[in-house]
Amino acid sequence: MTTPKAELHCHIEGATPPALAARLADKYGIDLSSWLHEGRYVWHDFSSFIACYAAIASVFRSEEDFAALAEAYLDELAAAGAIYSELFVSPEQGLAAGLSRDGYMRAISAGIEAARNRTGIECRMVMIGERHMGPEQVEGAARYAVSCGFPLLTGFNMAGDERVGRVADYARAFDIARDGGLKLTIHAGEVCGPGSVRDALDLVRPDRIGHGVRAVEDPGLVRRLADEGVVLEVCPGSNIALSVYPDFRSHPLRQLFDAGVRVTLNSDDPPFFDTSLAREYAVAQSEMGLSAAAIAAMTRQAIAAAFVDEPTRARLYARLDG
Ligand SMILES: Nc1ncnc2[nH]cnc12
Ligand SMILES: [Zn+2]
Repeated sequence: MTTPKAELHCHIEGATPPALAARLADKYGIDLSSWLHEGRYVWHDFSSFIACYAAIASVFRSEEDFAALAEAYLDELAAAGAIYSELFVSPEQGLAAGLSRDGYMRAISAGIEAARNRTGIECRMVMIGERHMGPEQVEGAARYAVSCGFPLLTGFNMAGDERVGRVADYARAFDIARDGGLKLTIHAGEVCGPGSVRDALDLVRPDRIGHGVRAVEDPGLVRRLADEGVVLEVCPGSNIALSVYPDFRSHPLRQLFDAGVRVTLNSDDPPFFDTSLAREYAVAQSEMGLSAAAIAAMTRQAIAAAFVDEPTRARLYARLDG
């Protein structure tokens, strides 16, 4: 039997297989030659990754395209043993495609339902505001998130370029989301250091942090994360591909786990980083020195931190234990 898995951090457009991007580009007459070459995405640093990501996300043009993407990704996860997934969604991509935000959300919801009906995988959506688009856009995303009424949308997140602006500039967006009943997570401590994680904790008061790994540079902050029970959505393969760390052996996942920080395993944007959730699980054991029991504890942690209601969480635990 495959090891049960759960994922809290995957950007749905970032899960686009290169072959699908090529097929849609061909169908819609989009030139992707700067971003896709011989079946691989082309980028060389964080800024060009963000640009490549945007170019690939732009090949989706219909509700059917978005629905098929979500369904295919969740089918793949379920086949790898995943029982739960949180997908980061960006309704701005719907607008860019000439659809509405609602059309985009309807499409991803339909993909999720189809995958759940076939495989049993449970999934929730977390809405993304892109930091480099500025506070007004991120607040707009939060306002839409709290008013759109899609039942599978349970969280709000800020991704994008962590080097842009100050966390304080975005605190209002998170207040809007929290007041509207959404759970919160925020990308921090990925490209920027411990100060970014501290700002996120102090100014956003999130339920979880996306990445957060660079907190390891400040032992006092690591203690705080452990003491406060902050959950980190760790994405080792992404960190290595983006040169945050040179290799899996230098990655701080094990150090954070051993320090008592609540860590989970995630793939972020799998084909961009030559990874998959299954690979992250395999490498954590084979190259990062984590035991099968430690990895099982991370899966349990992901269920504990999932943005679901309590009956759903109980059902997920039952599947883990079953
Ligand atoms: N790893 C990442 N960091 C920030 N923003 C992102 N958007 C997609 N992937 C991202
Ligand atoms: Zn991410």
